[in-house]
Amino acid sequence: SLSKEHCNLKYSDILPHNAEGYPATREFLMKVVDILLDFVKSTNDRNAKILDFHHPADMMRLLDLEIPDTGLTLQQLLLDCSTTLKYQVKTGHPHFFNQLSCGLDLVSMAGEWLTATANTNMFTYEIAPVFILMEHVVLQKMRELIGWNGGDSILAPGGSISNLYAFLAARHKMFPYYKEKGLSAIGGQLVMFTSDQCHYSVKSCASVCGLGTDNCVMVPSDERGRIIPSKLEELILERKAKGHIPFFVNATAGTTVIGAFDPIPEIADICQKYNLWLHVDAAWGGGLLLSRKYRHPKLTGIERADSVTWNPHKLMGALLQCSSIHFKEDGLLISCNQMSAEYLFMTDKLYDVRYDTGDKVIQCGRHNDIFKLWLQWRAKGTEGFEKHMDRLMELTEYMVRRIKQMPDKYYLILEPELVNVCFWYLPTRVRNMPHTAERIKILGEICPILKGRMMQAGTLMVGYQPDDRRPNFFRNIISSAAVTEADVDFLLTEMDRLGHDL
Ligand SMILES: O=C(O)c1cc(=O)cc(C(=O)O)o1
Repeated sequence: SLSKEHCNLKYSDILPHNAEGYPATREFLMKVVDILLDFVKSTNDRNAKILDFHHPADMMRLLDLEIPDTGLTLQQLLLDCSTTLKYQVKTGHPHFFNQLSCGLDLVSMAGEWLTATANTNMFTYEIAPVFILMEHVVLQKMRELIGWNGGDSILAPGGSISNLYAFLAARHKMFPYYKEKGLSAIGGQLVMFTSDQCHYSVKSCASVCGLGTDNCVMVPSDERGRIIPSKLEELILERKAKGHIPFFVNATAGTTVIGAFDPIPEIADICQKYNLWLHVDAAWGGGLLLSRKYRHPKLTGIERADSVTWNPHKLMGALLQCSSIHFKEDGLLISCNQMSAEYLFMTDKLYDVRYDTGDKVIQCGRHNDIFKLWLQWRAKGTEGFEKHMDRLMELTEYMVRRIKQMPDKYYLILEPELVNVCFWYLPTRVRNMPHTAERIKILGEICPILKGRMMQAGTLMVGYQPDDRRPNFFRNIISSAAVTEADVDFLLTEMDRLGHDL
């Protein structure tokens, strides 16, 4: 807590309201840092709980969230900070396997602290000169890793918006007059294609951009979750026969649930044949571009795409959020979205206004998501990222080996292509049952119960979900740099401890 002389101070006693307030300001901020460092320490403490679960009504009673009429003391604000983190899920904990984005990279976090302190907007070079140039350098490096020279990119607020920017640029490329004349000027029903395993944000482009989801054709995938190219071509021809206008195909590089990679070369051939835009949603699998060992064949042909989504906040472990969208053709993004607001994007500035990025997107205000990635890349080097990717894949292979050594307790659903390990946990009572539809039904029913026990115990978090081929199953994600083989062993032991009697 704050020193006696400062413990009753309020925000009006610190900078900028009190010009003499630097000592109190410094003490308050250093105390906040202490609270954050305690959280970092317990996030990395395997004996600390990942979460202290309470149902919403109970959680409300534990928290004091009321909005006061008069301001509270700085001391109370410190208490508020501690309480907030006390009930926050530690997504950086070595036993948190729940989402695609997890881990707590501390250099990236330090970058985020600086980002908050700089508190600037990314729409013009004028107020973010260093960060704009960093974006320029980092995004160019990422385009080189995709296999392009030139082109253009930008950071977007998440993979869904990155995919949307690709859709908008594709439509603009094919129908440039749409921008002024609207949908009626297109003179036909646009149709987009994607696999039935793709991220739902692809389908939402169809509703957001006026196609209607009926015109986002979900192409069947094979049993490994990969789009079936012959089906794609069949469905394109079917729509053309109806006089529709196919214009956009999404290939997924790393599907959300099972981590499948669509075969890009075959899809690129079809796009070439019918003059369709090829977008690769590599939000999840893009990180493997950094690994010479794993980039091929999963991402072979990605350089043939017209646009690529790649989220460093996923496999690369940059802090949330950090999502990038890349275009092979330079100039498309600005021509698609430019509105030339003269109060931001004056053309008579003293510097080269091509460095003003705001008019490339539909956002106006854009958060600085680049610094935490740039700083992390400075810390790891490209080779450090490659080691990170290879390590994640190695740990996944270790987990698969361990699961196969316990066929009585775990059933591996399919060999992973990425770090998504999909399996069922087998409680004692089903271990002698044949693996029939009846047993699978039971296994699906226990997932939410076992997950509930994990959260009540606070010792483990592994995600589960159904898909179009089977009821609930566990999907384990290893994308945190904190995870070791011992953590994988803990996961397998802990699930059995919590679930054997289900
Ligand atoms: O960035 C993430 O952590 C993320 C994004 C998703 O769309 C879906 C998931 C997920 O299914 O874990 O994670």
